Amino acid sequence: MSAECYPLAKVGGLGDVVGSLPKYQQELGITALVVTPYYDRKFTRENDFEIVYESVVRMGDRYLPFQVLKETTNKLGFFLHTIRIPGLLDRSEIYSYPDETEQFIAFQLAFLEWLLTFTTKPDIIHCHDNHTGLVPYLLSHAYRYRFLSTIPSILTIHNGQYQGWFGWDKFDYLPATDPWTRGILDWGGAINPLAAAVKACWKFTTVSPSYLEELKINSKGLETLFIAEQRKGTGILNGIDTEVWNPGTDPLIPQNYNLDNVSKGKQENKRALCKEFGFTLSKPIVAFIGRLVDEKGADLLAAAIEQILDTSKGKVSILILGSGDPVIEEQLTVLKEKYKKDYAIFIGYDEALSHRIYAGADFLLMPSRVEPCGLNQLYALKYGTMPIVRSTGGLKDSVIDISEPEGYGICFEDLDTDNITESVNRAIELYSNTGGLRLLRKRMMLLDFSWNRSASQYIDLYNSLK
Ligand SMILES: Nc1ncnc2c1ncn2[C@@H]1O[C@H](COP(=O)(O)OP(=O)(O)O[C@H]2O[C@H](CO)[C@@H](O)[C@H](O)[C@H]2O)[C@@H](O)[C@H]1O
Repeated sequence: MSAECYPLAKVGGLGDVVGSLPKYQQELGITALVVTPYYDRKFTRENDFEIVYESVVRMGDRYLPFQVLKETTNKLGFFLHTIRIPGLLDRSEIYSYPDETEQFIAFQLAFLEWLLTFTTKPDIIHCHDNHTGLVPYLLSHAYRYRFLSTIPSILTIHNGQYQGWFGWDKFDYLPATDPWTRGILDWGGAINPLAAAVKACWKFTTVSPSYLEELKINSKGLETLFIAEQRKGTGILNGIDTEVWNPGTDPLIPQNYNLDNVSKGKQENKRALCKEFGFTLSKPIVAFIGRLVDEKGADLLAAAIEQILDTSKGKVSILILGSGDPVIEEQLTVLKEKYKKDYAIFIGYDEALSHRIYAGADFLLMPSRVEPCGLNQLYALKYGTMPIVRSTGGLKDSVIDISEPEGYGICFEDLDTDNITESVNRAIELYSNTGGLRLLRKRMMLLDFSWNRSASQYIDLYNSLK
């Protein structure tokens, strides 16, 4: 269960993972059903869905008719189901509606109603992030779902910063539960779906081993919970979908390439990118792709870019693709006036452009404050684009600095503008060593961060609960 699943609905990495992990799990022999809310988006409009179940679900004093719609061709490599509730789960955006709490509660309740009708119960229910976090609690403690209480539930935490809090005034939306269990829902006086899931699930995972440790130190108030529940946790590094993210076959990039022709291939993609953004081909391109929020270190980008472009004296081009905090968007947009030739920004979400950047840029900057796993650095590596990362969470687990014998990235520890600038300067210096960079690109492309590595770890976890 998840709020996002690529290509139906993606805001960030959650969509990528839920749109690819099940496909690789199916290849390993398990049957994977994905359930998301229904969205009025391109994918739902352009593909056929059939109604496999319809009923009415009660949420407080509201009775909500719902349908479960299944994508008919199974072309994604797994069985995609969406839950449609007219007026609540049939909108175009994924998050940020004022009644988001009601939307995700209704999604979870409708899912459980549907589950009650299964003749064969699933072996595992795998929940992703806070939007599905009430399910482990309701499975174990709601009278109505007692018949389902033996189904093991797993929670995967993609981002512990978002917890889905809402007030106890909405408690009546939930079906009746044992009164003594209500404390499971609470954290700091509010109903906290992420905390409830950590407490009620059978096992939880984080999307990298380092992030599992970091949650005990920095998790927006849940630190003591993660310490108390640590025995239930496992860190499994995300994989990438190499059928989608593969420079050899990617239909979204101007020139396909592989290990044998990486230099020429990247050069052609870079040429196209330079043309698109008015950059000079001979200079290295350092790119940033992602949500423009503090968590990604985006609040420091404007100051760092000024420092880099003022001190490097025309030796580098910087390209930003992202959207998010309006203040950060504004800070980054105004820089365009000052650095016309060496700086460009696209505010918005553009999947195809992200592919062109992974292929055409030389370096990908990720100055994250918090990074549970990070997929961008894994995509960059696959495309022979060197990541420049702050060593935290999954970035620490997946990128080794070039000063190490087996290194293939540029890493820094403390997050400040000086360290970002210094790291970009290291990149500029490396770029002038053409032979060295060519070898490192091959080393990056040979790394295996595919789901072949990680999907089986989830299956081992499932098996441990049987
Ligand atoms: N403007 C834009 N246009 C086009 N594409 C864009 C874009 N902004 C972001 N993307 C894409 O969105 C994805 C971002 O993935 P990440 O894993 O880096 O971050 P996110 O913080 O969303 O995910 C959370 O969940 C994932 C999955 O577990 C964790 O890896 C991560 O650390 C955690 O914060 C990538 O596919 C990237 O290319």
